[in-house]
Amino acid sequence: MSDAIKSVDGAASLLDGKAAAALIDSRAQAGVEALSGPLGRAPCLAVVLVGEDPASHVYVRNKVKRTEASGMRSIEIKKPADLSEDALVAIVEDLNADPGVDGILVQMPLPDHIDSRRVIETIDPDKDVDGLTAASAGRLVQGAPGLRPCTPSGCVWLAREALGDLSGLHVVVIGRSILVGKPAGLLFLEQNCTVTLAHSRTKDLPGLCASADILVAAVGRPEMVKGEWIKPGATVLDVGINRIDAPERGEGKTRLVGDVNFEQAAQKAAFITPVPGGVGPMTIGFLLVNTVRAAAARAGLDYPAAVADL
Ligand SMILES: Nc1nc2c(c(=O)[nH]1)N[C@@H](CN(C=O)c1ccc(C(=O)N[C@@H](CCC(=O)O)C(=O)O)cc1)CN2
Ligand SMILES: [Mg+2]
Repeated sequence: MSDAIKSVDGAASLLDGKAAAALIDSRAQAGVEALSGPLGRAPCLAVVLVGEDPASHVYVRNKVKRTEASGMRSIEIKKPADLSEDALVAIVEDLNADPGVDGILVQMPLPDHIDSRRVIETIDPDKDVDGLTAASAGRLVQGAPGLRPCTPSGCVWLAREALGDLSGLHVVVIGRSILVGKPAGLLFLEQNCTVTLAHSRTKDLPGLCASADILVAAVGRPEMVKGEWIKPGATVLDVGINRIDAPERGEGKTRLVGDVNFEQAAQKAAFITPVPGGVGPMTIGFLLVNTVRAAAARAGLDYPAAVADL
C-alpha cells in the first residue's frame, strides 16, 4: 500500500495528504537537482502577498519554507492592505521582466479594492505556476502543454494513487471556482472520467452525488455533504477548509472541518481525505512541481523525469 494511503478498520481508507505532499516535494527537489546544472542556477519562485489575512500569511510562510527546502530560490514580497492595484500590477510586471524568476504567485484573496482578474492576467502565462491566467485555462481546455492549477492537480494525483486508472469513472465536482472546481473537472476529463460539475443551483444534489465514483467537494460550506450522499465504495476528496466554533474544546476555541461530514462519509466511502491533512498540503507540493516545470519550459528543456509523470 502506498505511503499516502492509511487503512482504517471498518471505515474508509484515509488518503494522507501530508505523506503524499512529502513525496511530491521530494519529486520537486529531485527535479531541482536535475535542472540546476543545465539552467546554471536554481529555479526561482516569487510569492506576492497583499494585506494582513492571517491564514494567507501562514500559507505564504509554508510556501517559502518548502520552496527553500526543495533547493529553489524564493522571493517573498509582502505589501500592506492599502497597496494600490496599479502598484501591484507594476510588481507583477517587474517579476515578468526578471529572467531569474520562473514562477509568480499572487496569494488570494486580494483586498476588495483590487481587481483580482486584472492582476492575474498581468502574470506571464509561462510563469503562471498557479495556472490561473486565461491562457493557462485555455491550454488546459485544449489539452495543450501548460501549467495546471495546483489543488486540482493534487486531487487527481490522490485519486490515481487510490484507484489507479480512472477511465470511465463518474466524477462529481461540487463547486465551480476557477481555482478548484472548473479545472478539477477538466483535469479529471483528461483522465477519461465522465465529469459532472455541480453547484449551489444543482437540482437534487444528494441524488447526483450518490452516483459519483469520485466526489470532489469544493464549496466552502462546513460539512454540507452528508453520509447518505455518498455511493458505497466511492472516493471522497474534500477540498473545503472551514474554521468553525468548537465550544467542546473550550471557550472561544475553533477547529477546521471540510465540506464533507467526515465521520458519516467515512462509513460509506472506500477512500477519503481528512481535513486538515488531506488535499490542502498537496497544493504547495504541486506549486513546487509547477515551478520546476516552468523553469524547464522557459529554458527550452524537457521536464526533469522526477516531475514529468505526476
Ligand atoms: N494564489 C493562490 N491563492 C490561494 C490558493 C492557491 O492555490 N493559490 N489556495 C488557497 C490557499 N492555499 C494556498 O495558497 C492553501 C490552503 C490550504 C493549505 C493547507 O495545507 N491546509 C491545511 C490546513 C491549514 C490550516 O491549519 O489552516 C490542510 O488542509 O491540512 C495549503 C495551501 C487560497 N488561496
Ligand atoms: Mg465555487
